[in-house]
Amino acid sequence: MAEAADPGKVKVALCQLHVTADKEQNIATAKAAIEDAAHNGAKLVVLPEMWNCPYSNDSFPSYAEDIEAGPSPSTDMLAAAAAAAGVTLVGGSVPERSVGKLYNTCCVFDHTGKLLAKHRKTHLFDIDIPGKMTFKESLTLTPGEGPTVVDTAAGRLGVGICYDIRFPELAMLYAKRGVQVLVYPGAFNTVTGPLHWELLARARAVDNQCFVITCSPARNPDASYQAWGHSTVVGPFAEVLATTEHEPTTIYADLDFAQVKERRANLPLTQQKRHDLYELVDRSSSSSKQ
Ligand SMILES: O=C([O-])CC(=O)C(=O)O
Repeated sequence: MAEAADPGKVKVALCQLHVTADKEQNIATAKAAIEDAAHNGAKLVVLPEMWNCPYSNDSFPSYAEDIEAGPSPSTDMLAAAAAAAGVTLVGGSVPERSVGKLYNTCCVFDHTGKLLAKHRKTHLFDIDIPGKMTFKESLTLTPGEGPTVVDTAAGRLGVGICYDIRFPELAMLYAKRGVQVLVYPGAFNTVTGPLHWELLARARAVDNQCFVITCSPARNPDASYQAWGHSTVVGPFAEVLATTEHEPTTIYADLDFAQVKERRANLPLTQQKRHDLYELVDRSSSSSKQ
C-alpha cells in the first residue's frame, strides 16, 4: 500500500451521545451532534458504538437495518448529514442485518456522503466476570471477516469496534498498512472501563505511534448496560489530547499529522523490530468493504 497522504491538521469531534430506547430520537440526537460538530469546525466526526439502540442482545435484532438493500434510516441519515456538514464521518456502529445475519457495523462516509467503508466488529464481546459483567454478543451477532483500512480526507483510518481494541495484532496490522489514526467506536462498561479503556487506547497508541480515538455513548442511568463513557483522543506519543467523563457531550482535538511522522522518527520502532525473531502474519485480504 502506498504511503498515506498527509492531511496536515484536522480537527476531530467525538460525539458522546445520549442513547435511549427511542430509535427516532437517537437518530435526531446524532444528526444534531454532527451538525453542531461541523459548526464548531470539526472535519472528522466520530460517533459511538450502537448509537441507535440500547446495547443489548434483545435490542440488536429489532433495531437492525439492511445497510445495502435498505431501508436504513440510521445510515441514510449519516450519509446525508456527512454531505450537509461536509465532514468525514466515522458513523459509530449500528446493528446491521445482511443475508440473514446480524453484525455490529461501522460505516465511514466522505464529505459528499459517499460510503467509503464498512467495518463489522471482528472480535465479539463475549465475557463472563461472574456477578459483575456477563455479555455474549455471539448470541445474536456474527463477527466481521476482516480489517478495515480507509483513506479519507482526514487521514488513513484503521477501524475497530470496542472489543477489537483488546487485540493488538489488529492494530499492528493497521500500522503496517500505514494507518495514521486508529478509530474505535466503543462502549466499555463500569466494570472494565475504569482499568482498561484508557490503558488500551494509550497502549495501542504507544505501540503503533499513531492517533487513537475511542468514542463511547454517554451513560444512561435507565439502561441495562452502563456505558463507561470517557470518549478519548490519544496522540502518537500516547498522550491524552482530549477526554471527558460519562455525560452527553462532544469533545474536540486537533490532530497534527506531522506528529505521527515525528514520533515514528524519534523512536524508529518499525526499523528496529527483530524480524529474525518474530513476525506479524497478515492473513487478511487487502482493505475490506464487506
Ligand atoms: O463492549 C465491548 O465490546 C467491550 C467491552 O466492554 C470490554 O471489552 O470491556
